[in-house]
Amino acid sequence: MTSIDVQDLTKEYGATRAVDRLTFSVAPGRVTGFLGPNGAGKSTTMRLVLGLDRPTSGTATLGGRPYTTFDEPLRHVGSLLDAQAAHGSRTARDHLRALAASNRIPEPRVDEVLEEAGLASVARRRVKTYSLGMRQRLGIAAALLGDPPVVLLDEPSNGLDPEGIIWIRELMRGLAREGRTVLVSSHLMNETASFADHLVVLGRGRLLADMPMREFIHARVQPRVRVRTTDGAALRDVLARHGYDAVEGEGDGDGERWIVHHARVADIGRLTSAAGVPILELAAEEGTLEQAYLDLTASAAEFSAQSPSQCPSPTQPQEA
Ligand SMILES: Nc1ncnc2c1ncn2[C@@H]1O[C@H](COP(=O)(O)OP(=O)(O)OP(=O)(O)O)[C@@H](O)[C@H]1O
Repeated sequence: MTSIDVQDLTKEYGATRAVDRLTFSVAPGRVTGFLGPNGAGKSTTMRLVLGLDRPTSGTATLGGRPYTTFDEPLRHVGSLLDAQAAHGSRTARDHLRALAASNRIPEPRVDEVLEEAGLASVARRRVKTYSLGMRQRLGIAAALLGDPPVVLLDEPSNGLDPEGIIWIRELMRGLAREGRTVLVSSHLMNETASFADHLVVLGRGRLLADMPMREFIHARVQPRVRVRTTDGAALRDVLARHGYDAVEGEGDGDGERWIVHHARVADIGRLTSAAGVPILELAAEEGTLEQAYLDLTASAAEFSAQSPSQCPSPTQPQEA
């Protein structure tokens, strides 16, 4: 089992500190979503892990080894950083055959990954004739070529059609189920929520969060309960008596819609039933990853205006 370990990693480009004393590990057997605003340092971190750039200080290793020590790196780690990386005048198949040859990967594997990426029927076309989505699929095929235990994907669904987005999600889930280590950056929160088990969040090159996705959401977004009733006044009274804050929502159709903050369905159901309040609908409104992420990045932006000594610990979730 191979983990990615980033230890006290710093990268400066002139006066810009793209990655700032970053420490985290990416564990096998789960998909880790890599999040952060534009310029947060995600791509730079991935480039440092892949030996494409040298750190100013600190280390990034795969199973304890720096990437540059692997003779046949594609057998150890597959990556998609830039879908434009393939040579346009080559066919997709030739592109993969060249990669396979330089990493001593058996040639039949080329056709396997072309098939898996849905490119078998266009494999003999030149890459310059490919659409963005097709190039993205080719990049993913290249990442899978060496059957690596570690996969790093930077915005993998970029340019993919809806079917492609489902395919990449299932692929990543499958790789994690097989015990591989999967690190995936994305700006699409709904999509990240559909595949990630764990999150690493960066802001201005620093670690803002490193925790299971469910925990991240629950720490930052309070649960709410949606209620539809024919007697809003009775609902509000009984809830107010028990310390709940019920707010009238948008109404359409039968009954009045209410939102109860900081509440759980079972508690609200018990109270309204005991008080005889007529209920047409009662449902939990779970917090979304998007809400939790925006809450974190907004508070991180506030803290970054203060001196570091005034900042709460960046890895501790703040109360929403
Ligand atoms: N080669 C480079 N030369 C100079 N500055 C760079 C270079 N690469 C990245 N940077 C700077 O480092 C910072 C982090 O950039 P990076 O691309 O790692 O962020 P990111 O989180 O991947 O952003 P995005 O979500 O926009 O892809 C930015 O301020 C960027 O301008």
